[in-house]
Amino acid sequence: MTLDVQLRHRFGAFSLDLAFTAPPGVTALFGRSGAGKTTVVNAVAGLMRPDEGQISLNGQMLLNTRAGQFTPPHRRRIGYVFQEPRLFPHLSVKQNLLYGRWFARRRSPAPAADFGRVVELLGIAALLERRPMALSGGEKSRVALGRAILSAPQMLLMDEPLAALDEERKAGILPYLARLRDEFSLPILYVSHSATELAQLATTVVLIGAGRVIASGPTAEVLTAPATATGFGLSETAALIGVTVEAREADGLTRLRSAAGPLWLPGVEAGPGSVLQLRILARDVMLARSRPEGISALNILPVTVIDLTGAGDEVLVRMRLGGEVLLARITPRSARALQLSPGAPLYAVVKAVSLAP
Ligand SMILES: Nc1ncnc2c1ncn2[C@@H]1O[C@H](COP(=O)(O)OP(=O)(O)OP(=O)(O)O)[C@@H](O)[C@H]1O
Repeated sequence: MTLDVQLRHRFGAFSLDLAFTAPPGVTALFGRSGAGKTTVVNAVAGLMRPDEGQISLNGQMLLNTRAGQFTPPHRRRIGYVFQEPRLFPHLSVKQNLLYGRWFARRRSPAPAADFGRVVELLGIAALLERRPMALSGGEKSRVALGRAILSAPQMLLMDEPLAALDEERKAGILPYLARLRDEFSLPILYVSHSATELAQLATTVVLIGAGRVIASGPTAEVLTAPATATGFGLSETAALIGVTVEAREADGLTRLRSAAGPLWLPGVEAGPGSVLQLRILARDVMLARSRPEGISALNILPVTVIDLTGAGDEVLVRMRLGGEVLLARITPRSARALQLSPGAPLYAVVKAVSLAP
């Protein structure tokens, strides 16, 4: 199940000219305001006709301007989740969900996802008899997700589905989205401004700037590509590093094995042998030419400089950590003082780490 998009369109001075493929899993469209994300989403949904383009979903053409073909939105079998969950206020949660399924029966012979399974995955069993008015923002979002999945879509479009929620509620919903991603083999096109969401959810990232694709590919690669990491509004520039859980130690810290050596982290619930991804913000990494001693930081890893890129009054240092890439943001003065250049061996002092589920 794959979405292929190729588009050209002009709105006055703004021109869009891009192509990308969204495999199963979450493909995040990421970019500054005005970059063209919503235009792409609208073209995929069939809400606008681009000047030129081809869009196919699982090999089935939805748009081919050369052949004069345009499948109208209601025949595209796409489920939507918007910023504001648009639930029917006069229907109960259950009726809202069943509406999705009724809609599915009308438009496709394919069986919809199992009602009970979706309710369980989204943790909304206790809400079924309530009206939307009596739900919290996060609960509404979960119901809207359920309704979209139950409409038996061939893909999901999510345009900043969590933007209306506070950080705590967002964090509460991300695991449900991840479960949907893993349970249903659907491409999910996900527009987001948040690097945190992207790191937690996206399997593929398409970075858009001024109507063009700046970078695209697996999330960990795009997040650490120079074009992405420097000066692109990614204040949350971070690397994703794969680790394996080794053991819980007597003081409660868990020892993790990375390609460059051990790391210790509190609050890890996964058992020995589990493979996890760590998200390490560039601003949480300090650099040293020799292994620092007598400091409180536990996590110090040997790395090698790949390259340095100037980003305003900061320098972004990309470093090889085993087979992966670690990032650090430092001042130009520190870069000079450390005499950094490609190939230089260094120690990265990691001040904080979070788990990317
Ligand atoms: N109907 C329209 N007519 C003219 N210009 C438009 C139209 N729709 C979008 N544009 C312009 O196209 C560009 C891309 O807009 P788009 O909404 O796709 O960006 P975006 O990346 O989704 O931005 P945001 O993150 O702010 O939602 C902008 O410069 C916008 O002003």
